[in-house]
Amino acid sequence: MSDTLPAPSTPAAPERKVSGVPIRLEGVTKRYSGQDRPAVDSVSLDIAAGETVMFVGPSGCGKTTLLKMINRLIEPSDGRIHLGDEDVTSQDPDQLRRRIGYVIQAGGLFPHMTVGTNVGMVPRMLGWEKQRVTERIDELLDLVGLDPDVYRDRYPKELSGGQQQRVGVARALAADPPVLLMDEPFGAVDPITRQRLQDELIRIQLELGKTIVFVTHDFDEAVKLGDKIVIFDVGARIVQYDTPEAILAEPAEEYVADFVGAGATLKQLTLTRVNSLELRQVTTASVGDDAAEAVARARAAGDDFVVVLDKRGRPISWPTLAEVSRMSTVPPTVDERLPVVGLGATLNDALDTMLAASQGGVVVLGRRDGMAGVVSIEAIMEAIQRTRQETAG
Ligand SMILES: Nc1ncnc2c1ncn2[C@@H]1O[C@H](COP(=O)(O)OP(=O)(O)OP(=O)(O)O)[C@@H](O)[C@H]1O
Repeated sequence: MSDTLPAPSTPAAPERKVSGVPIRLEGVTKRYSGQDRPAVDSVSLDIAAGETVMFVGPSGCGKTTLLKMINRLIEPSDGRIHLGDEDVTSQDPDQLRRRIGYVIQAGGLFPHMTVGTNVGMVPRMLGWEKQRVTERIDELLDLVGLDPDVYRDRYPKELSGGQQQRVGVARALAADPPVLLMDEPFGAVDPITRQRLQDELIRIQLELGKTIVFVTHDFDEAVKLGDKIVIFDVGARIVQYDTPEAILAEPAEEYVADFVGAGATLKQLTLTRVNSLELRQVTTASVGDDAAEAVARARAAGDDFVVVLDKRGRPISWPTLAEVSRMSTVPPTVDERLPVVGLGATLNDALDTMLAASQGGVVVLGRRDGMAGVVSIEAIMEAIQRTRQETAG
């Protein structure tokens, strides 16, 4: 169909791995019985392989209905849906859903099954060998930042909300589907956990390059996570489909400008990520290292604290040199309030995290939660100044 809204081109996208497939919607419509107007009225949309596309719009505009038609949890009344080269509109929905991961709020885990059983469900249904399922469970828990030995045999109620959500993502990825649908997945967790989960998703997506369609109520979340954003109005009418940068710079209609909000200039900060700043490299020490030696190294480097790494290389605390000097070896104490963000975190996220922890800096996590460096509040303030000058000029 020639009037399908094409996927806008991404400006100078860095080379990324792509394991997803394109999604093409043609005239997709849903009429619920007893309603005068269709909930989704002839939507045509192209989503490029490996991109994250965010659906935003007012409550009741049809976002969830449209999302659920992609994996046919809701049957379209009209229109066609293609995954890659394949028209899947009349494919068996059960078959289809094995190729499309689905993540909902609070993870949607089965409470009577362990974490491992939840994650391994689809591979088992697909008839994978037991050994392969077991290996896949551990690989995925590791991918979403949960130690398999600690979490594999727990039940969902023994996990925090954020951990349940991570398991939900692991489960959706289990059979390596090319497409991931996410319906307000991070809506039920506190702001700091939400930010961590967003960072994790950015990291995972850089590694995997799935095609992700993500419904959210939070425009900042859309700006942060989306390669593209679709702004819908009633009946899932597409008002604008573009990159976050383009939508912020040039809202298509007054309606979009209202939706984006008055703080559009400030929202540009949501577009600036921690990985665009120069991270400070600080002295690290491993649990059990000689404390005096760690202190000497830190002094020589001009640091007044040491970042302590656990046996997997993940930061667990950042004691001052005075604190370390009182010990003989570097202690295994985990500082629950250690402010950490991922490389994909925005400057807003980093500031929020510092404020929540009453600290003047954050530890930045890189691949598999290892340390990438430290960002201070001063570095963020400088970046904010620069952004403001650029936006004003
Ligand atoms: N099962 C159903 N039967 C009848 N009408 C429905 C059904 N599900 C949704 N609707 C209606 O279809 C419209 C779109 O609903 P949908 O849940 O897709 O919107 P949404 O944009 O996802 O909303 P929200 O942001 O509040 O989740 C709404 O008017 C809703 O009342």
